[in-house]
Amino acid sequence: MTCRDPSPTRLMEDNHINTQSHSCYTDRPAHPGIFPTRESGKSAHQPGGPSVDFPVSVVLPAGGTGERTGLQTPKQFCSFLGRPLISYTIQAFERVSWIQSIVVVVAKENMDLMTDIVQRFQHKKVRAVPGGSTRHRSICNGVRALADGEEERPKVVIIHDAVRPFVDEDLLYKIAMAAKEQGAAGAIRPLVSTVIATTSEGYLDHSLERAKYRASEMPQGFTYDVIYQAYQKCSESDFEFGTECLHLALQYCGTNAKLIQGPPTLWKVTYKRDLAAAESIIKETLSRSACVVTGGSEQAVTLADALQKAVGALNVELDVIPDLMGENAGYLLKEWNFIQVSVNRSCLSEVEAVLTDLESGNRALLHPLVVIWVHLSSSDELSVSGRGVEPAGIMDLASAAKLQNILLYGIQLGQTKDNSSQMALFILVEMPANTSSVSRTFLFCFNDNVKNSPMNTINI
Ligand SMILES: Nc1ccn([C@@H]2O[C@H](COP(=O)(O)OP(=O)(O)OP(=O)(O)O)[C@@H](O)[C@H]2O)c(=O)n1
Ligand SMILES: O=C(CO)[C@H](O)[C@H](O)COP(=O)(O)O
Repeated sequence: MTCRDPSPTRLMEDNHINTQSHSCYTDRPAHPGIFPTRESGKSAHQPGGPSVDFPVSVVLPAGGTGERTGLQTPKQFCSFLGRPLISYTIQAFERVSWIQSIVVVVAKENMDLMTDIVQRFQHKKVRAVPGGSTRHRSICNGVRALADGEEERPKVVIIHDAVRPFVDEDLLYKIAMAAKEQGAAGAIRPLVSTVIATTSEGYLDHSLERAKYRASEMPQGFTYDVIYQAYQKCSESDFEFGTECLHLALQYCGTNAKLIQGPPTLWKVTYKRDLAAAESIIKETLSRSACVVTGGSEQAVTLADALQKAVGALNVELDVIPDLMGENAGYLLKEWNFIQVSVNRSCLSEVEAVLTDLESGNRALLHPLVVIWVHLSSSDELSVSGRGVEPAGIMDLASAAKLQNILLYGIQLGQTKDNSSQMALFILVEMPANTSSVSRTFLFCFNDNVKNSPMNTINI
């Protein structure tokens, strides 16, 4: 993470949260069970399934100073892997096809910075407007700006704190549909602590029955008319001290919001430690899939099959393709990790071609990409130089790729003479200097005949 302050301590591995899995939607407290929870295993919005046939726009309040982090840089502008937090949040909305536009509300002094972020990270649906002195004032500015935009006035407005970067399409879909139906809808989470009321002298007055209450989170959705009217009618005190848009809809429009339980990853980055948590989730997400390019050779396909079996037990997806030509070129856009398996002597040209494609597509603009070149060499090849292909070539390539934010690693696997089916790891060429900024795990499954060691995990 990059801010004008020392980095927070990295979180322990077991604090990592799986942003894809929704198995935690229904964690405690469940009693007394009056709150709806997510139906297990069912996705409301399957790709190709029901879509949204009314205009939906988004307001992302990002006009705060992030006082509670204790950092100089407002948290929404702190960078992870070279990209500010706000850009991750924007991307989460931008990739949802049925969202027509996004208004980001920022403090006047940060308008230029925001414009620069929109350009640098090629955000397409975004417009920045100036914020207000409180969160409600900022949101209100955003809602009003939606009426002045060039696009169709939205039927539904989704409001989401810019500092909650992990929101998925499934939940957005449910919020949008419920908001259209009901006038307002919001995400909730079970409380982790009991809420108590204190006396003015600092003693316990009473405590609330935790199971009856929920934490109100974001996103929240409203029909445009409801949220617009709520802000038209609310008091100065609401603007100054209020923290809940759903409350304004209820108080000023008589709209009872539909409540929908969301995943734990909806939490708001509030303290410095939350920035560390966000960073580790971002990094973990990058590691969960890879594409193996086999070149079509029998040996490479065998290796890829073994890899695929091995990753089956892990939460990793592995696509195996012969090349990146034609329709397979789409993998260049989809994946962040490539394993290029080569068997012939002039194999560097294959990995060079992958690098050229990735570079020309500006693919490593947002995150570093990892490319692992695996050279399967024969015993003949090894016997000539003793080491197989000269490492200098791959090191030169890796140095050039590093400048483009692509981390290239080289691994050479050779068949030993005493056991023709056994493979051994010979060299690991070039560890790029900024390796520590990305933590990715790749699993290499060597031939099953390798004694006592059918699998080896390489942590990068
Ligand atoms: N005048 C404000 C204050 C807050 N926000 C935004 O509202 C969201 C949630 O608010 P919060 O977590 O309280 O952010 P800050 O106000 O920046 O944090 P702090 O209270 O610690 O200063 C953030 O995206 C924040 O940028 C805003 O748009 N305008
Ligand atoms: O959860 C929320 C609304 O339900 C808001 O994110 C929360 O109220 C913002 O409050 P604060 O600005 O004090 O962090």
